[in-house]
Amino acid sequence: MSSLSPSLSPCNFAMSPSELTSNGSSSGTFVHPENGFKDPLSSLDSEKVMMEFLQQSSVKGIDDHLFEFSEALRTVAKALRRVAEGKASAQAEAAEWKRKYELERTRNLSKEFRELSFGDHHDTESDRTNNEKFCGKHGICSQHILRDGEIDFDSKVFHNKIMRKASFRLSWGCNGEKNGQHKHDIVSFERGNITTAERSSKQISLRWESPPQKVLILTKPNSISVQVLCAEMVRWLKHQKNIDVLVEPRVRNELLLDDSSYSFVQTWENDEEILHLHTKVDLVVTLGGDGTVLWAASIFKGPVPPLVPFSLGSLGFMTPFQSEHYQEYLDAIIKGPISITLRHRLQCHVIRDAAKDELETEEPILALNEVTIDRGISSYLTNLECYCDNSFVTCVQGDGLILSTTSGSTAYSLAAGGSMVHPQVPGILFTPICPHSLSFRPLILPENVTVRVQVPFNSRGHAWVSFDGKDRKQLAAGDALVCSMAPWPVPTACQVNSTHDFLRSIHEDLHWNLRKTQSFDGPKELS
Ligand SMILES: NC(=O)c1ccc[n+]([C@@H]2O[C@H](COP(=O)([O-])OP(=O)(O)OC[C@H]3O[C@@H](n4cnc5c(N)ncnc54)[C@H](O)[C@@H]3O)[C@@H](O)[C@H]2O)c1
Ligand SMILES: Nc1ncnc2c1ncn2[C@@H]1O[C@H](COP(=O)(O)OP(=O)(O)OP(=O)(O)O)[C@@H](O)[C@H]1O
Repeated sequence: MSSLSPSLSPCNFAMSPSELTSNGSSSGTFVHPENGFKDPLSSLDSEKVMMEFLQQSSVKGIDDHLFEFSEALRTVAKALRRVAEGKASAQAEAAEWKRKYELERTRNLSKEFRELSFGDHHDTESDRTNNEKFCGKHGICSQHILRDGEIDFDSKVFHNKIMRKASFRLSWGCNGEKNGQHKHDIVSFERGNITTAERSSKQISLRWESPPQKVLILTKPNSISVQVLCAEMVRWLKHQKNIDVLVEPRVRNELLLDDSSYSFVQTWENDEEILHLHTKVDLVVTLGGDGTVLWAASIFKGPVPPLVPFSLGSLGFMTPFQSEHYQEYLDAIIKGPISITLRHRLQCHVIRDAAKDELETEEPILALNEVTIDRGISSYLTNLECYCDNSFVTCVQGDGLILSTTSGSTAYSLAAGGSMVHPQVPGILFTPICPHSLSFRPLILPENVTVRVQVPFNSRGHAWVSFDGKDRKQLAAGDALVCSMAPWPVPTACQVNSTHDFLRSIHEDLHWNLRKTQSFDGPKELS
């Protein structure tokens, strides 16, 4: 139905033109065709007139919508009669009722809503296509019609009618498939209320589906104690556990130099083989300090097998296993399950002369702790323009900038004033080194961003970039470094769990917040 027929009798009712709409849209204003209505509040005949109107309506077989409308009018008429009988409160009720009716009617006139509210809507193929178009692959759409406030008036107009919050959809801003991997939080979406349910920072547990068969042992060089332990561990793994052992060529030579019976130990001959190590190795064991864990991570340019770091260094933030108990630990790890910390890495590209149209990018470099851009041997302040997802962040003028993972937050970034961050918190730390500005405080950016650091053409000197303290490269004016989170984390085995191991390391290695407790004697509060 689009409008009231001019043949209908003029009726006496109290809707001002602005209170009713004429044609099912929320924009028009209802004006009776003959403009002949009286002030209904002054008339006792209004209900009678309404009845006539309804009779005519039903004779003409108007649709649901008009029926509802006429029902509404009947209720208005009732209210008006009560007004006429001098009940002042009824006047207020009528006004409130009309307001609610107007609101409800405007909402319900949308065809889509009407279908949904009467439960006769079924997802069509085109609905589904539209949903997908809107939400994208990673979108979440409202599953529920919201029944937040059913109104129960004495008229059946509101039967099965519902007040709704506006429906909406959530979708992830993915620039291409690659970024989909950053979707960690599962967002639950019931009745229009957004809550997060599953989180990435839960303790991860690794369970073997078949027993590990090959272990790679990586050792800190130039240490007799490490060499001795390595020889012992190789024998134990082979003869007690029947596990194949792989070591670096240097280590195999050292073993064979001592004892020719170590010929069963395997190694590789060229760099090409290193690229495929992750396909052969089930477990990596490191014997050394944090530097050896960084070394192990640097060997794997892609996926990394689970890593078991034994502590043989002065500090051991990432090495929770004591070497004296290696058999006990390895026994438990080979059996599984293992608690794992997924340590994220930064993936960095150096772009030479970024202003050129054809960009020459070098091989990506992965960093487990951090990438540092500093002034190197130059005595000038660095001048680094920083962008986050193409938005200007700031210009670093000082000794340099550290872009750190949360695993690296206890290393150089901490020394430069950055916060310590639990390794499972997803993020990139943006920490200046000796900034020549009092207001330059460290930042933590979300893990999904891409950070670009550029040496401007008007820079007085060159900058230098290094990755986990190694592989130094010069950045000339116009060169840039682009950094984002790599898709291949380093899964390190926990001694207890991620949080316990992190807290242990900041207590035992850093002596964090160690202070003598105040004695009981001394000044006391008066009670
Ligand atoms: N001023 C500083 O604190 C400073 C300066 C340069 C480099 N570093 C750190 O040294 C790292 C390279 O380590 P390396 O062993 O090859 O060099 P290294 O032998 O010079 O040792 C650096 C020290 O940093 C510690 N360390 C490394 N990673 C750590 C981490 N994630 N948390 C806490 N401590 C950590 C090591 O245990 C070691 O004591 C770099 O990634 C950088 O973070 C720190
Ligand atoms: N297999 C390896 N081959 C070459 N270099 C290595 C190897 N393992 C470790 N390194 C390097 O040796 C250095 C020292 O290693 P690491 O930090 O493990 O020992 P550490 O200095 O005794 O420990 P800590 O740093 O806790 O005092 C680091 O710079 C690291 O990169």
